[in-house]
Amino acid sequence: MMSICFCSLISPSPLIYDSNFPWNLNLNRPGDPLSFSTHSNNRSIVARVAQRGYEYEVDSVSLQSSTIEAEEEEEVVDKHVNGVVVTEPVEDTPEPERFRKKRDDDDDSDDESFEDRFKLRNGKEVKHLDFTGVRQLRNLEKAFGGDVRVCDRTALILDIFNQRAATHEAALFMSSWREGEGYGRMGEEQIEVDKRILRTQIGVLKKELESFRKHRKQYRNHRFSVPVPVVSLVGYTNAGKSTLLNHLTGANVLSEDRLFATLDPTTRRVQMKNGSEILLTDTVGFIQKLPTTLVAAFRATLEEISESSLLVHVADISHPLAEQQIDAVEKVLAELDVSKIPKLMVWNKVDRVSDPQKIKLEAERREDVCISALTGEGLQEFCNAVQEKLKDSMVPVEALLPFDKGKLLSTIHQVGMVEKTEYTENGTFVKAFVPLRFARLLTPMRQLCKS
Ligand SMILES: Nc1nc2c(ncn2[C@@H]2O[C@H](COP(=O)(O)OP(=O)(O)OP(=O)(O)O)[C@@H](O)[C@H]2O)c(=O)[nH]1
Ligand SMILES: [Mg+2]
Repeated sequence: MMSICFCSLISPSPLIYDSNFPWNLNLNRPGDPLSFSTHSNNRSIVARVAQRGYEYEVDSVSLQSSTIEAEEEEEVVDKHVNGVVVTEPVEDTPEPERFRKKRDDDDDSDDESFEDRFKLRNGKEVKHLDFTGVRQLRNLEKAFGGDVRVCDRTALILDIFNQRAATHEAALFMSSWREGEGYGRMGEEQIEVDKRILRTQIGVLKKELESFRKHRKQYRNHRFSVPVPVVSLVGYTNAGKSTLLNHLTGANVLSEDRLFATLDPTTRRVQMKNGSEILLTDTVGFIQKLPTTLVAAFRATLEEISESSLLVHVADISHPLAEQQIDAVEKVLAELDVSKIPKLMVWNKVDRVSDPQKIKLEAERREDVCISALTGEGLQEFCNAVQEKLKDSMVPVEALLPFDKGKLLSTIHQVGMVEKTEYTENGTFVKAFVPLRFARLLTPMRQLCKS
C-alpha cells in the first residue's frame, strides 16, 4: 500500500514565535494570510502553503512516485520557498503498535531508517529524513536546525480550518487550539503534550457540537414540513461547489482557490425554470484520508448529505488528478452509506480543459454533465439533469383538488413537477411527480383520481 504523508514546513516567523504554540498559525490576526494551493503532475502532488508573503512547500499526497517534475523543482528553488518534503512510497505502512514500540525504545534506530525513506529538498540542499511518527516529526525539526515547524497532516488541516472557521460552530471546533497558547514548546515531548491537549479539548468540544447538531436537526425537521427536495453538492475540495451554488443562487458563499474554503453546510433556495424549487446545499470539500479527529467537524456536512433527495458530485475535470479525486469522494460516499440516494455526476471547469469537445463527448457517453460554474456554460443542462434525476426519486400522482385547496396546489408546484392541470366542475385535476412524503398528504384526494 502507498503511504500518504503530510508534512508542513513552517519557517521561523514572528507570527509563530509570537503565539509560541505550534498548532496556532495565525489567530487574532487581521486578514487571512494563510492560503493553500496544490500543484501536481500525475505522479505526485506538492502543496504550497503561503503565508504573509512567505511560501512554504508542503508535500501532501504521494501517489505513484515521489519525483517532482522539472518545472516544479524550479519552483522549489524559488527564493520564497523554504523547502519541500517528498514522500517516498513506503511499502508497509507502519502499524500503530510499531510506532508505540519505537517510541518506547530509547535507541536511535529511528534516525537511521529516517534517512532512507524521505528526501527533503531545501533549496539545493538535499537531506534524507523520515517523519512517520511523532519522534520523527521532531527529528525533522531538528534537521532543519530547530527553526522550522513540522506538523503532521491533521495539524496542517487544522491550521487551514482555523483560517476558514467562519461560523460559530466551526469556530467552536477550532477554538480548542487557541487555548493551548500558554504551553509553549519546551522540548522533545511537546508534540506529545500538544496531542494530549487536543484530545482533551476535542472531548469538550464534541459535547458543544452535539447541541449544535440537535439544533440543526430541529431546523431540518421544520424544513421537511414543506418537502422541497434537498440537493447536496459534494466533491473534492476546490472542485467548484461554492462557485456553482453562487452562480445558481446569487448567494455570496466564499469561493476561493484554496482548500476548505467552505466549512459549514450552506443551503439556498433555487427556483427552477418550470417554477419548482429545490434547496441546494453546499458542503465542505472532501479530501483523501480525512484524519479521524476531524470527522466531528465534518459531521454537519455528513448529516446534510444523508438526508438529501439527490447528491450532485462536482468534480474539477481540468485537474490532472481528477480521476483520483473522484475516486476519493466516491470512497467517502460509500463509507457514508448513501448509496440509495440518486447521484448526478458533474464535470466542472470545462472552460479550463485543453480539448473541451472531447471531454463533453466523453461526459455525454457516461451520462454525466459538463459545466463551467465560472462562465455559466452548461448550467441549463445541469438544471434539466437535476430535475430529471429528482423526478426519478418522486412518485407520479393524479389528484382532484377541491377549489378550497388552492394552497395545496401551489405547494405541488413548489415541491414537485407538474405535468398537467385541468379545471373541472369538482375541482382542479393535477397530474404531477411529487416527493413520496408529500404524496401521502394527497392520499384522500388521490382516491378521486381519474383512472
Ligand atoms: N476556470 C474555472 N474555475 C472555476 C470554476 N469553478 C470554480 N472555479 C474556481 O475554482 C476555485 C475553487 O472554487 P470553490 O467554488 O471555492 O470550490 P469548492 O468546491 O467550494 O471548494 P471547498 O469549499 O474547498 O470544498 C475558485 O478559484 C473558483 O473561482 C470553473 O468552472 N472554471
Ligand atoms: Mg466551497
